[in-house]
Amino acid sequence: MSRFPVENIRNFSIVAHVDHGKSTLADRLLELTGTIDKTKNNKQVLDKLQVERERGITVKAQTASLFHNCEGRQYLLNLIDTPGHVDFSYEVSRSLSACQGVLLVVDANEGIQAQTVANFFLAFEAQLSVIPVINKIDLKNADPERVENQIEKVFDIPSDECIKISAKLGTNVERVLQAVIERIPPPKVHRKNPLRALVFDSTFDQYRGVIANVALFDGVVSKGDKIVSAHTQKTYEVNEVGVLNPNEQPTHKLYAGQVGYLIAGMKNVTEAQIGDTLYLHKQPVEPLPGFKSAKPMVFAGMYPVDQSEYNNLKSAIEKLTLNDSSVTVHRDSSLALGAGWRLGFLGLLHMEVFNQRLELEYNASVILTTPTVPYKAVLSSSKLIKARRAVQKNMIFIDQNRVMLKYLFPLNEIVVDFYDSLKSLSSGYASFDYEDAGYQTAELVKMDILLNGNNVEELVTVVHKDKAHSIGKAICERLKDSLPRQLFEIAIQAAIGSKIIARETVKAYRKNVLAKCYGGDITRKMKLLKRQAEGKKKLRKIGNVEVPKDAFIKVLKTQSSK
Ligand SMILES: Nc1nc2c(ncn2[C@@H]2O[C@H](COP(=O)(O)OP(=O)(O)OP(=O)(O)O)[C@@H](O)[C@H]2O)c(=O)[nH]1
Repeated sequence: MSRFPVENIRNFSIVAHVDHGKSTLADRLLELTGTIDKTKNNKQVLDKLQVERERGITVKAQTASLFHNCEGRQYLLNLIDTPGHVDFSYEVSRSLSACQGVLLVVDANEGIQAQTVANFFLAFEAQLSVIPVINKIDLKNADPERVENQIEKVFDIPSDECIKISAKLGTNVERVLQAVIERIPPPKVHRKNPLRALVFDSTFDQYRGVIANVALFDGVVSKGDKIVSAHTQKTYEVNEVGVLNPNEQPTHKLYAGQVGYLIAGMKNVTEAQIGDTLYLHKQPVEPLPGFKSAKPMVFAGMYPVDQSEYNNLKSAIEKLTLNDSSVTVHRDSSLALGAGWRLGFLGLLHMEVFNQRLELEYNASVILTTPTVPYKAVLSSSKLIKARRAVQKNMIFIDQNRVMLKYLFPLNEIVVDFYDSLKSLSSGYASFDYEDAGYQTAELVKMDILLNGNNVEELVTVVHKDKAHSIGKAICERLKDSLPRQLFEIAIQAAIGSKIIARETVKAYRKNVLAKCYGGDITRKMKLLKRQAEGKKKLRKIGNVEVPKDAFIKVLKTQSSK
């Protein structure tokens, strides 16, 4: 690695709106630099997670070091591919801390979209060089000139700086590499200073423990070095350092300006904090600023399907949250579901992806409950709490295009659907943040969901009185669609106290008990049908209705859409 002086290093990230072609461009860059062989099978090579391949989206930023020869000089280009969906923008902002520039990919047909703007501002605020790349020029409806003008108008980047490419066909991709070398500055670092490395991401490997992705701001780290975590003050010995090419390739050393991975015997997942600074033993340094923690928007309870699986699930969640530190975890317990956790996610897609990763990567089977928020209830004889609606607090015009509005909102009105609705209503341009304003009294009711008269505790929700009917109805309808039919009829009811406010019925399977009666005696047929009806009545009393896990998720979505 010493062959690469700082001036021959470029650290950059690819950012874009979802599906504009980041991962495809990354594939071409890997091929062009000989990092991977050129075959027809190279599709989103950096999307390594099974969940990413199944859904065709990037959820986790990935790093790859590319070695590139240009005009007789060997360059080391560190590329970070980032997710596009708004739920994962936290991954993007973290990745940018290890970069000096970004490729801002824009679809030549769709033009600038919400995440294009959001990502541009993340890069702009971090003072990174921005190279606009107009992709998919091979599409029939592509209009690169229109997109060029948009870029000039919205981002104030001269249109002649745009590079027009087709990542799919490989057209002009070599010009992107050229621009990375010419327009992105090398990192500003000092190799002679003592080691200062930023942990900007980390993953957990079952056999090797924590693998930390590091960007070296100062100094050198070698295999065998003793290093200290600024966060925990614990000392470790470096077992392995290397670069991701795109798979791990050990090197003996990493130098300031380089980006790679480091394994140092961290076994406990809490030891590897993202944003932590690592330094050499007995050579303490000023820690790097780290990252602002992500703000979860959707909270849900998570329980093992079987309580004997509690410990396995606990360690799976710990390992996965190391991989995805934006999830918040608190212990929780439920009478019906036993011991579990209350998790906070950045959005619904994030929650589903986390759940799917637990299943795919850790073979865990979990129950996810409807999201809830904490309430303080004053119980009076009427059980009623006074209502309070969103109140506007102030409005500030930031500039000609942006306005900042402040409201006082009941938390349950914003926790699930507000962010998504706001984003879709404003085509993603509006952003939203909130802070706790304390408890307020409100007209809330506790709504129970009954299956054949039995209360399903996991579906108990606290809702506003005026919305109870529509939410109750929607939950019953969703449950009706997702509950498997049984031998007996299932009555699904939403109730407030003893008052039923909505009802649906799942019809029973009907076995044709008359199948063997050819023609013949009507009284015998009546007898058989009567016996069947009695049997079902009995079953209905003793039969337990199992609620499958995806039914919980569907109900959760019902609430969010109301
Ligand atoms: N016609 C055409 N299609 C392209 C081009 N580049 C990418 N695509 C297609 O666009 C789709 C999205 O590409 P990806 O590379 O997965 O996009 P992404 O930006 O990484 O998506 P996320 O990671 O989910 O944000 C895929 O079906 C690609 O095959 C291109 O130059 N031309």
